[in-house]
Amino acid sequence: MKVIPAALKHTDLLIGEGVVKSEKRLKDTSFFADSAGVDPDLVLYEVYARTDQAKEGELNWGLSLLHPVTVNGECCMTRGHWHENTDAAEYYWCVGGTGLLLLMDEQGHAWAEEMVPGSLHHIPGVLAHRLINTGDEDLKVACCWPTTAGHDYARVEAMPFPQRAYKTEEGEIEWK
Ligand SMILES: O=P(O)(O)OC[C@H]1O[C@](O)(CO)[C@@H](O)[C@@H]1O
Repeated sequence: MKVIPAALKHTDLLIGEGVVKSEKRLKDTSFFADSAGVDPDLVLYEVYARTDQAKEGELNWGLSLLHPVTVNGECCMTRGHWHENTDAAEYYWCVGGTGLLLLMDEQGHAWAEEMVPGSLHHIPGVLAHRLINTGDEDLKVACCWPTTAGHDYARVEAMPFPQRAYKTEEGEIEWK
């Protein structure tokens, strides 16, 4: 029997064959309500992903890591998107930290699922999705989605998520 090491590994991060890291700083975003006076170089989140298996039927795997920072009170969150292919679902698996998975249907109705270490979230292709870190440590979410899904950001810009999560000085979450 030939035994070989696994090509990918979750350590604190995701490492291994084909993994590419991308980083989102405040200056790369336009989806926070008010970023005035906040350091434009503030790192909001990082994505470590293997997305090089282009063949139909293949899967991407990633780790999104959102820092416990706020932007004038607004919780750190991903840009959020629909899939271009609305038949393509996705799984999110919270591996660390606490937060919310904000979901929105095609009519603009939104709700959130609690994310805690171990929680597993199935996202049907017809729902827009955004991660929000509501905790005091990094929110780490492993993600698996079809290579044919694509990201549709324009659709979220045309119909934004209707509510935003803010953290009060007492650490409470308020929706506005
Ligand atoms: O692209 P967004 O909406 O900022 O989300 C961050 C990442 O999370 C994923 O859903 C999984 O890593 C990617 O598709 C996406 O790049």
